[in-house]
Amino acid sequence: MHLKAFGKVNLYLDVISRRKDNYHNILTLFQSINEHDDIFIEFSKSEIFESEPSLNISWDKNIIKKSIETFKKETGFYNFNLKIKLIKNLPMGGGLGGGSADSAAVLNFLSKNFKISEKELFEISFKIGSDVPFLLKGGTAIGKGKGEILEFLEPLKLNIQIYPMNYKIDTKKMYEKLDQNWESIDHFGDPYKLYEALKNNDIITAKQNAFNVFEQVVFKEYPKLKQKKEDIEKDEGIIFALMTGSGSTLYKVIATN
Ligand SMILES: C[C@@](CO)(OP(=O)(O)O)[C@H](O)COP(=O)(O)OP(=O)(O)OC[C@H]1O[C@@H](n2ccc(N)nc2=O)[C@H](O)[C@@H]1O
Ligand SMILES: Nc1ncnc2c1ncn2[C@@H]1O[C@H](COP(=O)(O)OP(=O)(O)O)[C@@H](O)[C@H]1O
Repeated sequence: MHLKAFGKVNLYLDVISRRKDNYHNILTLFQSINEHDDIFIEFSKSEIFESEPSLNISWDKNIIKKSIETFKKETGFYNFNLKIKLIKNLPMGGGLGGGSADSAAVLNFLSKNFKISEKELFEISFKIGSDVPFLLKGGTAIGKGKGEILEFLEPLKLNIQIYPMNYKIDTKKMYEKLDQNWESIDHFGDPYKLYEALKNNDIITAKQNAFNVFEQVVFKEYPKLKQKKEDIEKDEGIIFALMTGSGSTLYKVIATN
């Protein structure tokens, strides 16, 4: 079975507050993108995993393995093994939810095979990662909480071009940097206004509301990213350019008509 694990960008991303569980409450506008990993998966006598290219992480550290083990533990369906071949196209640590997309694709495969309800699968997903609940379904959604409170909207049809920047950025570290600089962090824009503006091709309002709070800490550490974003913003027919997630991938939204 060939699964496509679609990535995501954050058209809007703000961090609202730090939680007692050391996660953060976010406000985001998630948007699926066409770029995806390819996963070839089948049940087999023993557990086999290979990836192209190599991920340089051990199998037990792979989010796919974590997803399989969590699925087994939460559902009680232990008695199976999977043979998986991952073709990794989404840049790792790139802010495109690449690992989370792989997790969501495998969870969807397992839930169909073991007839697990959508609700139960959702509960499993956010034990694995904050982006996984959205990526189970994909499309366009407002995300709150850790990313598990989702308000799915009519999917936006956007022309998005991504610019992988090949800096692998640690998400946890960037959240910590936000905490350390909290007093000086600006928050602006509105994901609901941004959604309406993109739906109505209102370019001015879209530009005013596109926002990613992580740019204020990531661009300090990686000034080349700031420079590249400013270069992209000069492109013809652009609505806006932004970094996605905790970085490092940049993207632009291009006007379609
Ligand atoms: C920043 C965002 C924006 O969509 O995406 P990416 O840049 O990773 O794609 C997400 O919040 C990342 O979600 P995800 O990549 O699944 O992070 P997780 O594995 O759940 O958590 C990694 C670490 O990030 C921090 N974390 C994550 C999510 C969140 N709402 N608050 C946090 O503080 C925690 O320190 C956690 O240990
Ligand atoms: N299947 C996987 N694909 C990508 N990264 C993975 C995977 N399994 C574990 N990881 C680890 O998770 C980290 C974050 O992965 P990824 O989801 O690609 O980042 P981001 O959330 O920034 O898009 C990677 O740097 C890697 O160390």
